Amino acid sequence: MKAGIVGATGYGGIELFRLLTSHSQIDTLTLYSSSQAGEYFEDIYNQLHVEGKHQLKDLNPEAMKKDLDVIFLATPAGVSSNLTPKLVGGHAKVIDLSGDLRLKDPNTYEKWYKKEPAPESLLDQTTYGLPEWNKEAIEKASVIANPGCYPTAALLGLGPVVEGQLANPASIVVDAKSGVSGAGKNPNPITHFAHTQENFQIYKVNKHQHIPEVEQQLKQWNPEAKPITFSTHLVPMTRGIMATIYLSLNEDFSTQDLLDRYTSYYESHPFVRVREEGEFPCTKDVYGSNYCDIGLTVDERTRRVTIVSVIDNLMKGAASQAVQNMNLLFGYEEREGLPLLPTYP
Ligand SMILES: NC(=O)C1=CN([C@@H]2O[C@H](COP(=O)(O)OP(=O)(O)OC[C@H]3O[C@@H](n4cnc5c(N)ncnc54)[C@H](OP(=O)(O)O)[C@@H]3O)[C@@H](O)[C@H]2O)C=CC1
Ligand SMILES: CC(=O)N[C@@H](CCC(=O)OP(=O)(O)O)C(=O)O
Repeated sequence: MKAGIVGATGYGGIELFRLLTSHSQIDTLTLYSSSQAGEYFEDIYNQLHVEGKHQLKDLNPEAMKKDLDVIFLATPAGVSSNLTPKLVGGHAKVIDLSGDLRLKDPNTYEKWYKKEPAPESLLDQTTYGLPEWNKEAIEKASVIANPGCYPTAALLGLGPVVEGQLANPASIVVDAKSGVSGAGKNPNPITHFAHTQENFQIYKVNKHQHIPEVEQQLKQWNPEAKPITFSTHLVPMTRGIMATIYLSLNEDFSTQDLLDRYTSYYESHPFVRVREEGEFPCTKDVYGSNYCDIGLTVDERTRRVTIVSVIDNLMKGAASQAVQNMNLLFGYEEREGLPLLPTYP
């Protein structure tokens, strides 16, 4: 199979390169760059040189949609909304890692991303690629919107309790923290080492672009879903997201009752691991892997549940989830090409 990566020189693109070069079904990998075409990927990232070299190509949508089987877009917001319309309607399937195609309502996109939305017809034909909840639609799709990093952690943690209508929809609070690679490869004053190291900061308070993405999926699960409180923090580490979720339950469930529901739902989903009572995951448990690890407990005094969900933002939050989606799109084994063990320590 022939795959292409647009934005290959960015953090998400590099992880895609790492995964796709060892994927048994990929014969040819073409890398595209808007700023470094002509250069060799392995000359920029010497540590990624195995055999042969990949020359970065200029984008040529007409040829790409004809010659490639799958195209990954690992580009900043605002690129895919323009580019994807030129890539669809041919042979290639498209998997977009940016936020451009995730929100079904173009006005919502414009409001939260402050950018021109993608054409509505494209949004209509795009499938939200959260494999644990949308597998059948993904298998039939031609354009996939890969979920955002925070939404992946939050939604996998919320799914069983919201879809099961067990939570008071107005009570949901998501308190999320991310490593700095979530902000991409270009540093800015907020992500600069001197500012981030030994620091802990909240950002985009009540304005984060992932809020409508989470709410859109919650509404799918429960039409009574309400706006959520969703806070994001930058942690002085390279990778990892921890979403700590608080909500009130409608009924008296014990921790074990809820864990049984989570375990039973995720039993057939190899990349979600639910901890036993009293155990909570940390970000190193999933480092470099496609896992989402979940732990939870019910506070019998407050009747609130605390759910902890961790992922690697560049993996399950971006590149490896995109490869999981590719596996489903093309009928490969869901785990093909994905590391089955995290990197530790
Ligand atoms: N980092 C993360 O943890 C996550 C990121 N995402 C999303 O995935 C996408 C990629 O993120 P990430 O890899 O971190 O970002 P980076 O900033 O690290 O890389 C983005 C790449 O996109 C390319 N690019 C920039 N402008 C353009 C353009 N106008 N046209 C085509 N290509 C362009 C650049 O490569 P070149 O100059 O070579 O073209 C750049 O290397 C973003 O939309 C991000 O929000 C989603 C989930 C998690
Ligand atoms: C740490 C950090 O800055 N993370 C980024 C994640 C951006 C991202 O993944 O954006 P889209 O999913 O919308 O493309 C942020 O919070 O904006």
